Formats: sequence, structure tokens, C-alpha cells
Amino acid sequence: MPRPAPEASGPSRSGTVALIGRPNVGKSTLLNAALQQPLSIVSKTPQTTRDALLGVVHHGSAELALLDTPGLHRPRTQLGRVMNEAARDAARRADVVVFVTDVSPRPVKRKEDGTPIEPRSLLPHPGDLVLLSDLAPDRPVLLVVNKVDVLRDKRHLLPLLEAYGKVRNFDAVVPVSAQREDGITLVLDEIARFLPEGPFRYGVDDVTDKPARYFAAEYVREQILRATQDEVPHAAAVSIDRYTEPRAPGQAVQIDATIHVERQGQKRILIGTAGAMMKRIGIAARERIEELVGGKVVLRLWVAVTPDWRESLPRLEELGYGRARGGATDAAEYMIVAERDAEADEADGEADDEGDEDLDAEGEEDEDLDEEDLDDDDEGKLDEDEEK
Ligand SMILES: Nc1nc2c(ncn2[C@@H]2O[C@H](COP(=O)(O)OP(=O)(O)OP(=O)(O)O)[C@@H](O)[C@H]2O)c(=O)[nH]1
Repeated sequence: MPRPAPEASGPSRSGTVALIGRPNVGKSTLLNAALQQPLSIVSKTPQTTRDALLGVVHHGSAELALLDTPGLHRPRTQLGRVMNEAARDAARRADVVVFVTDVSPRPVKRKEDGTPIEPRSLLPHPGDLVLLSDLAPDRPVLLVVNKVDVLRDKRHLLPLLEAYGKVRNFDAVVPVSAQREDGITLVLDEIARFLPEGPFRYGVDDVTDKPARYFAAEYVREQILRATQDEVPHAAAVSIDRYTEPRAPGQAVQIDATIHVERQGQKRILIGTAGAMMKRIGIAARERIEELVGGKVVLRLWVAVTPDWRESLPRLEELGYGRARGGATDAAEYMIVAERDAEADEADGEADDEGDEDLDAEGEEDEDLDEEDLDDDDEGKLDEDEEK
């Protein structure tokens, strides 16, 4: 159900708002809830978001330019460093910073015999303490504590909020469930209070500044994240080789895209037996892109092995990380066509049943990360080469 917009009152306010936090805490889900549309891709795999994504929300007399950002983490690749820098850059540019965390239970410290040193309680995440120690000292910072729906005993919430309050004097603290869209209006109200007075910079119907081809690549990647596990989601990138608008009404948008992976084994997994995995990914991605563009799409997917693309700055540039997404590719080796025709529609039905499976509902963390979340084992430091 659409959220009722508050009455516009007082002078207009407008500004940039960075959603910052560790991977997987729900920043993209929060952006989507604020926009009331699933613009940003969401998955249970940490480090889903790879670059800053703008979503514009008009809320009463305020215009909020919300920037979803990659989760800040301990980087092990150039890609990780570029992602962290995108998040830090957004925080530097923002008028207001929204620091997002979640209430996932943390492991407790134990004695040698295994007995817990302290009762199992919710504590601020150690990674958050690192990130908050130098976050935007000179501008409003709001704390959003997400995923409160997972708390069976809501009495744990207040001590947790109090504990975060001791870490930093937040300008506002709002517990939410972004997934259930609970508390979102309050978050927007609080942000609006801290925005500078000024005219709106976007049209009332503007949602983002990225072109449809950017989302075409992201929605293919989203399906890869949902369909694969272990190292494949982290090793996959998508480039758009061709994006052609329809020449006449009723015709389809034509998209050619290449999925880059780093090794032959990952390519085999992605293709699947007789191309089944690729077909499933292609169909689901095409449907998502069709919703975005509001018309028919023909999507052709290739898979290419592009060794060590995550370590190569020129490759990252080509793939659009660290700047506006674009980029043609070379050496495509495999093609699957997922296009809307009678045969494909038939296949859609079958793929849908599988696709409806909500992988996100598992709420599990991916153990096979090749880049680390800032977790309890961290010594409270990012990599030496990573300026904070
Ligand atoms: N239970 C519950 N799960 C949530 C909530 N919000 C997000 N999630 C889930 O948490 C996971 C991560 O959500 P994202 O929105 O992708 O998190 P993110 O912070 O953008 O992640 P990165 O891209 O890694 O930075 C997904 O499986 C979401 O469905 C919530 O309010 N409650």
C-alpha cells in the first residue's frame, strides 16, 4: 500500500543523504522501502551493492536525494577498495548521514571452557564501533537499527539503542524493519528535519540518475546472486554490450549483456547443465527489466572468463565501477537467448516456480566470503592500505 505523503509545510528542504553501514544490514532494502519500489538490488549475499545509487524521495516539503552505498568492509581486492571509496565519498558529499545497522545476534565471548563471559545480549557490532569512530564528525548522523522484526523479545531493543547512544551522540535513533516497511515514515521525517533549506533539485517524478542500461546490468547480477553461491556471486560482473530502444511501438528493447567471471569453473556453474542455470537467470532478469522499462525486452546473455577482473583497475573502469556504468567487452564465448516468444513464455512458467523461492528469507550470512565483513574477529582496524 502506498505510504501517505505528509502535508507539505514550512520552507522547502533539499539535500543529499548517504546510507552508510556494514554489508548486509539492509541499506538497499531501506532505500527501496523509502522509494516504494525495488530499484536497488537486494540479496542475502554481503557486498551486493557495488557502487553508490541515487534514489530521490519527495516527502512533504522535503526532497531527499538518498544514496545507497556499498557496505563498508575489510577489502582484499581492488574492487573492494573501490567499493569502500564509493561509500566514503557518498558520506563526504552528504548533508545528512544515515548510519544503518541491524539487530542480528552477535557471538558472545567465551571462557576457555566454553561458558559465556557475558549473558547473550545484543551489543553494538564491533565493526560499527570502527566505522563510527571517524564517521562524518561535522554533520548530522542518524542511526537506523534495522531488522527489528527478527527480535523475538523486543525488550532487548532498548539496551541496544542505549549502548549505541554511548558510542556517539546521534541526532536521531530509529528502529525499523525495512523489509516490512515499518518505521520508514519516521526515518524520512527525521532526515527531513536535518536537511538544509533550499529549492528542489529534481522533478517530482525523478527517481534516479542512472540510465536503464545500468539497471539492466544490475538486474542480471541480482539473479546471479540469487541463483548461485560461494565464490560465484563475488566473482561475477555484468557489462552491457548493446542496449537498443525499440524503433516502433510494441517492439522490444534489445539488450546484449556479458557476464564476466574469473575462472572456467565459475563459468561452468553459471551455465549449468545444458544451459539451465543461464536460462533461469536470463528469464528472471528479463522480467525484472521489463517491469522497469514498461515494455518487452529481448535479453541475450554471454558468459566470458575475464581473469582477475576484480584486481585490475582498467577492467574495473571498463565495468563501470568507480564511475558511471558503461563498457563494451571482448571475447564472449557463450550465448543464451531469453526472449519473450511463445516458447520462452512457456519456459517462464516453469522458471517462475523456482524463482519464487525467496532466498533472502533464509537470512543466512554467506560463510564463503572472499572479502570480509568487519566482524568480531577483526582487531578493530581496516587494512593498513585503507585510509579510514
Ligand atoms: N528480517 C529482515 N531482513 C532484512 C531486513 N532488511 C533487509 N533484510 C535482508 O537482509 C539482507 C541484506 O539486505 P540488503 O538490503 O541487500 O543489505 P545491504 O546493507 O544493502 O547489503 P550490501 O549490499 O552488502 O551492503 C537481504 O537478505 C534482505 O532481505 C529487515 O528489515 N528484516
